[in-house]
Amino acid sequence: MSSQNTPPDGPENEVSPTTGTEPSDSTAEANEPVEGGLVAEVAGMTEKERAEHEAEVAEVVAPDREIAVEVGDTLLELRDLTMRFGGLTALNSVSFSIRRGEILGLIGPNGAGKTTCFNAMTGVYRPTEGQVLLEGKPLGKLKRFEITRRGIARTFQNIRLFSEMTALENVMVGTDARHRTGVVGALLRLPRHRREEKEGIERAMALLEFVGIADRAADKARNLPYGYQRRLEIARALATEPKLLCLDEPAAGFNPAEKEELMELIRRIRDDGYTVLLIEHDMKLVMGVTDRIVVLEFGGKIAEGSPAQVREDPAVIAAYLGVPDDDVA
Ligand SMILES: Nc1ncnc2c1ncn2[C@@H]1O[C@H](COP(=O)(O)OP(=O)(O)OP(=O)(O)O)[C@@H](O)[C@H]1O
Repeated sequence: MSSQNTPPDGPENEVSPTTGTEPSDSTAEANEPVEGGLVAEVAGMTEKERAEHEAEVAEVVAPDREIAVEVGDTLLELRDLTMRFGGLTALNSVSFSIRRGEILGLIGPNGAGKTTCFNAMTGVYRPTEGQVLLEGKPLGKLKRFEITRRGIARTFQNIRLFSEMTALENVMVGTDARHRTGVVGALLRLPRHRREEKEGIERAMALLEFVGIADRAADKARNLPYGYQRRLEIARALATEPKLLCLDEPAAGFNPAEKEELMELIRRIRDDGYTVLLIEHDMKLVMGVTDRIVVLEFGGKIAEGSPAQVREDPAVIAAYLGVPDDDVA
């Protein structure tokens, strides 16, 4: 195997998958009260106050993201992307586009090449052939943290969190990716660093509230229930202010009620102005939440279209023939 084809980083919880940075020492003790300007006592609010509060949270969650393309224009393009591992062709000249403001589903039977697509887009693998373009510019040989800075964030099939850090700190790792103060500025605690730090805490708290887990902000990630950990991963990815959010099987291990809540969250993320690429095995969820779907089989694209078109496509039906309903992506 060449160095280009190395698998994702080894031990989890060591290097931030979103920023590529080393985890810093945990400074806040678990269960210590956390201060965040936006996290108010929602319970005692009137309906009007609550609506205002939610609008304020949404504004912090989705700041001005300097996206060069208009809603509906191509945000990301995969052009003839091929990925080979030795003799195995995991992706074979795959091309498709993601439009700004849409939720695009990427589905296909096990081993079809979905995660390889994510890995090739986010710099984990370097494509053997072909290109990935973000806002028309090739990602080329950019490293993972550089791709994060350019605006692609992702979550992983197997949750990757800094388990000894609090939920808030995990999200702040994501916000750190956007900071402009250098190490010297941080060490000297220059005003800009202090301002960024304060903004980082406020934004991280708003994100935790947005994904519905602000009540556990001070808990260590490892002590959070599974569903909370999945939501925390999403909050951390959003903290990098991505133009494109890639979710790799976010509903894995969820019960039907949790899947419903996740669908609602994904819609809210899109409504906040993000673009979402979703790999998911649960067909009901994929059909219910996506605007368009791309279908892979054996590393090649076999269909693309609206959920209704894809559901009726003979090639897709053939690819899934005999696969139980719950296990079809
Ligand atoms: N690092 C690697 N080295 C060798 N082969 C790999 C590597 N990564 C993926 N593959 C192979 O590439 C093919 C596509 O795998 P990939 O994980 O992208 O499929 P997938 O559609 O995401 O599947 P699943 O739904 O099971 O997660 C598989 O045959 C897999 O074994």
